[in-house]
Amino acid sequence: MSQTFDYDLLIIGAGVGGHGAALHAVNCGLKTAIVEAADMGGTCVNRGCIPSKALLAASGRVRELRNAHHLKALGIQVSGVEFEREGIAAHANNLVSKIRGDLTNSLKRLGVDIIQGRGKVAGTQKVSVATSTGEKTFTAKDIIISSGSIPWVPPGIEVDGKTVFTSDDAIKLETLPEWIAIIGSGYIGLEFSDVYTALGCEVTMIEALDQLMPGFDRDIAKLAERVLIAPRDIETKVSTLASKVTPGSPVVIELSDAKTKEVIDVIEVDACLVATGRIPDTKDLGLEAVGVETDRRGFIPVNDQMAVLSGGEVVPHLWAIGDATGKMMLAHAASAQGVVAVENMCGRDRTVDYHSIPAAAFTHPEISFVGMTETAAKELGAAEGFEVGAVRSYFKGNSKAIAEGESDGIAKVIYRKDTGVVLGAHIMGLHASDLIHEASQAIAGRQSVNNLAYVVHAHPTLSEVLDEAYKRALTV
Ligand SMILES: Cc1cc2nc3c(=O)[nH]c(=O)nc-3n(C[C@H](O)[C@H](O)[C@H](O)COP(=O)(O)OP(=O)(O)OC[C@H]3O[C@@H](n4cnc5c(N)ncnc54)[C@H](O)[C@@H]3O)c2cc1C
Ligand SMILES: NC(=O)c1ccc[n+]([C@@H]2O[C@H](COP(=O)([O-])OP(=O)(O)OC[C@H]3O[C@@H](n4cnc5c(N)ncnc54)[C@H](O)[C@@H]3O)[C@@H](O)[C@H]2O)c1
Repeated sequence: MSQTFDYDLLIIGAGVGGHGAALHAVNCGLKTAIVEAADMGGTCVNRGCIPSKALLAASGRVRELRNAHHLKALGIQVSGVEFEREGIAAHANNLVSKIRGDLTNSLKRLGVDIIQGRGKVAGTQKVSVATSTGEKTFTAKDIIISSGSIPWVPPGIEVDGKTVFTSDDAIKLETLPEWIAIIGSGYIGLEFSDVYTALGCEVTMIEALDQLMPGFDRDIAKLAERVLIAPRDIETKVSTLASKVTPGSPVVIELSDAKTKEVIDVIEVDACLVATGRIPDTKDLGLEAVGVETDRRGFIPVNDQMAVLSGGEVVPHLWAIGDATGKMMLAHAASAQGVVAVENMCGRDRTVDYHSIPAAAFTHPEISFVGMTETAAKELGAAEGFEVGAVRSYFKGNSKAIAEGESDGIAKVIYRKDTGVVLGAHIMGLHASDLIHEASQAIAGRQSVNNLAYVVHAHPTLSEVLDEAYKRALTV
């Protein structure tokens, strides 16, 4: 006799990963429940993508309207552009409420049970939830863990949430400090430096590695430094560790040489944003009940189908997705992983094609990429015996970008010289976060520049930047 369960699928964590998995599960006819300990929507909706993009949108508008030189070139004069910090903060906050409500309603509408409380794996196909009315236990044929991540604060840095804070507090925009130090030049450091400088703050950016934006393709990072850092009120310190940060007024930051660890300077600033990466939120999930150990950094080990592994073996009926797995800490990757987990639990073999998942930093102008950097592609080429080509095209040669008065930018396409297959694409420029999807599609379909160069693009459009790059690859 087949065993009966309370649910076909129970998901721990209602962030974008859990939400994406739930929607797909309902589509597949699974009776689904989702457990959330805090706010529906998780990091992305409440403290991440959504409020940060609202701040970037409003502050970007301020930057544009205050750029008299740029506007004059378009024949426009605007005087006395004012903004209210509270108004911008309210815009972000209202957007969060709206998207959180929409997300919650979408689940309710589809009949997904929402269980408020902290969930824990209590055994095979069993979850216990600490709710406000006591502990409850549910059985489910399959369980997905999507517990997400939290900011990582390096040792020596004390956070008080007021003068020294992580992005969790920065998105509230409670103050606009005259001088703010930002520790880390990754996504968060870069996006918040865009917000703060647009709103008149002076920024000191501290990066432990020997170059800014170490995760980005070198050409893009160099251009980003020229366009997003150098002309703005940003002082940068690379190869520098923020080894000790003490909150207060002023905030005192001890800076050390990243290699020798010797103290090299002490600075006093009005505030400090700690943007030094994120760690998985995987404590107290009851993983030991099913013999699962997280890796050294706390990530849950999974295979390509998103099944949880114990000692390299699949743990039946247990899946993990999103930031908790550390595969690719992006919202759309989390929800794509959720879809893949559901497909596999329904008996259809599917894996995530990380190579074709794009990423973007929503600075002004934006940066986006998909696939490999030129360096990584060349390493692979050397190992596998193929040559790598790299072509660049420029926004300053694109009619639409010039018409917009936004011609700072570059598109770079990396491909195999033998087959023409696209390996990576990197764009910095107006609407780069939208433009990248054409390259993602090309990578997903393993397409060649030899064919892509003949696909007709509308004129005049920003998309012609990629078209131009593909065409250049033909002649190289
Ligand atoms: C400032 C900032 C900006 C960002 N901007 C972008 C962006 O523009 N684009 C992008 O793609 N990504 C962005 N990200 C990253 C994105 O937010 C994450 O990749 C995404 O939220 C991961 O989704 P998730 O479902 O894995 O986890 P989360 O969104 O972290 O959700 C996990 C949920 O699980 C809940 N939970 C944890 N443990 C339990 C438990 N035991 N029981 C019940 N519930 C539990 C948590 O309360 C949380 O709600 C940004 C992140 C930050 C911090
Ligand atoms: N637009 C987006 O998609 C977006 C936006 C924001 C955040 N995110 C996600 O959130 C995650 C976290 O972002 P993040 O910017 O915090 O991390 P990150 O990993 O992108 O960058 C952290 C940077 O901090 C530096 N660093 C670490 N410790 C330091 C120290 N003590 N002193 C000086 N520098 C130090 C690191 O070298 C690194 O360059 C990202 O991995 C990303 O997945 C995405």
